[in-house]
Amino acid sequence: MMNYGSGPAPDGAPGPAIKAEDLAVVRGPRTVLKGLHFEVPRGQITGLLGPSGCGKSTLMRAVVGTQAKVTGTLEVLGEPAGSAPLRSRIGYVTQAPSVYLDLTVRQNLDYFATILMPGRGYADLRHDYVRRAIADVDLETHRDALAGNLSGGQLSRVSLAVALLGTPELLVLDEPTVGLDPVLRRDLWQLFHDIAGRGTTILVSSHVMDEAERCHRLLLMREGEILAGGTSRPEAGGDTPEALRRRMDTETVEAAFLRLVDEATAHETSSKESSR
Ligand SMILES: Nc1ncnc2c1ncn2[C@@H]1O[C@H](COP(=O)(O)OP(=O)(O)OP(=O)(O)O)[C@@H](O)[C@H]1O
Repeated sequence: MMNYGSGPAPDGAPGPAIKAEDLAVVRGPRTVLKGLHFEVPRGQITGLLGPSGCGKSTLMRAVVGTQAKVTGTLEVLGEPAGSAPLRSRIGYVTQAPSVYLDLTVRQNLDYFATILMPGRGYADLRHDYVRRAIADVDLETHRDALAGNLSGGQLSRVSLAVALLGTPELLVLDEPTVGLDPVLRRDLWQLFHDIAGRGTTILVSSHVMDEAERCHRLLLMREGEILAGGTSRPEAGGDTPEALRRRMDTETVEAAFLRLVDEATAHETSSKESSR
């Protein structure tokens, strides 16, 4: 592992987009994230995968700075997570579409663009950002449609367009394809690849393991811990889908994940027995 933070490396190359060391989060009575170590490289799509309740949303909220009771070190784009300069550099799409159903697509984007860049002096820039974001998500023909009349997939794309306003360096997408049909899922993933192709870093969560194959890098989670792709256990190895499959000697990432779960369960059982 390289030994620098997410600021520039000694050779001038940018460090990782996200770097976590001993990252922990307590929610209510539970420790939801248990001392995670990982890095997210810039300009790639990193998939955060794991079953429902394993802590994916909590991790994403920590990255965007909306999660309370975070301990450890978490650097995002070279700054401490949650710091003010990061606000305009990160786009975040939550699980529930965060758009106003009684506004049109364009009115929604105009509204969020005004929050991002208030003032008459920015009117032209806002106009450009809104036009480009609508084009990015391929909703030009629906720009005057009420959000409430859109399909689920179109609504997801409006949320994504809001996150794309201002051309963020990091996009954090919490289960953006949940509930979508296979064609829409494929189209959205194509869009993520187009966006990453322009240099944007994407951290995207899913509990659907076949989506892992569409990511450049993987962080596999279970019960608040990272099973693969983290930096604390380099022997846990390959964080590309291919390397993970090869290391676990499985056909699919899903089978690799299940094997890792079995190994972790066996390890926990033997630790408990030896401590008795
Ligand atoms: N306010 C809270 N108090 C206590 N526990 C909480 C609270 N909010 C969430 N949790 C617990 O934290 C754990 C992680 O939740 P989180 O939403 O991060 O999981 P997730 O992997 O994103 O799940 P999903 O895929 O279903 O969205 C869950 O077990 C959840 O029950």
